[in-house]
Amino acid sequence: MNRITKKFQELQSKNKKAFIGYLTAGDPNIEKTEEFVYALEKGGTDIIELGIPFSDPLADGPVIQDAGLRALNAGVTVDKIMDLVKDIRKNTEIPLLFLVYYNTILIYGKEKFIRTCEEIGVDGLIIPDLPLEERDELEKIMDYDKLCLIPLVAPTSKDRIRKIIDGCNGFVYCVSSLGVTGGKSNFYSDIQSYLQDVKENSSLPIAVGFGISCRDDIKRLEDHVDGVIVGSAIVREIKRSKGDVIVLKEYIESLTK
Ligand SMILES: O=P(O)(O)OC[C@@H](O)[C@@H](O)c1c[nH]c2ccccc12
Repeated sequence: MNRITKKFQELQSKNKKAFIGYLTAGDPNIEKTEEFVYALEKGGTDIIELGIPFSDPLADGPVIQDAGLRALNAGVTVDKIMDLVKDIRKNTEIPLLFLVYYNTILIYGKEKFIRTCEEIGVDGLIIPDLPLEERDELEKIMDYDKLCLIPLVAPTSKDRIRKIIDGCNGFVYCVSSLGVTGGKSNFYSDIQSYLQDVKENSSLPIAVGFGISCRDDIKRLEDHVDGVIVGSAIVREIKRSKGDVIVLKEYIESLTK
């Protein structure tokens, strides 16, 4: 069974919610990212989302855009990120996701990208700009026991929710608010009924992300979902503390405990 599915089952049996933490791979460099992964895990993160920096990151807000630029300037490449995952897999079985733009996959080669992810132990992909038509093709070449395709739904998805989720697995990523990542907890006003709607349309666990940056935000949302996703707040904290892993671990604890 896929590590993501297994993790959600494990947490659900203990009546717990998943804490999903995002890191931009290569910010400020690849070696540091490896240390951050372990710090996130020690702090109580259940699933890690690694962002692959891309020059035209249309859904990223300023904090994650800047992190991507720092990583690109430090010379990160997809191959280096694949090597990073190989190293991480020597030390932990924590579920790992890539947040990756479709262009990156096309440039690397679709088949090669998927096979490499499966081989090295990446557990899922979130592809924010994946057109629905292209998705069928990816689904065909992905082995869902190894690699999940995580669908993204937004408050505007409405009648299309079922169609978007259909054929995906792992969990459903529910975008909490409109716009880019890193907003200031100005969640979609009718968020509860929106999340309820997604739940009713899916047999997969659901997780909510975008604009979650403190314990209060998490408390407000966690009763309605199986997991929460925090990105910009973590990336910001890493920059603020100049990459101090002990500070990072404690920061994650303040969100998870
Ligand atoms: O940064 P926030 O507001 O905490 O949201 C999570 C988000 O950063 C992460 O999941 C993410 C980074 N880049 C993305 C692009 C699209 C969707 C999601 C993402």
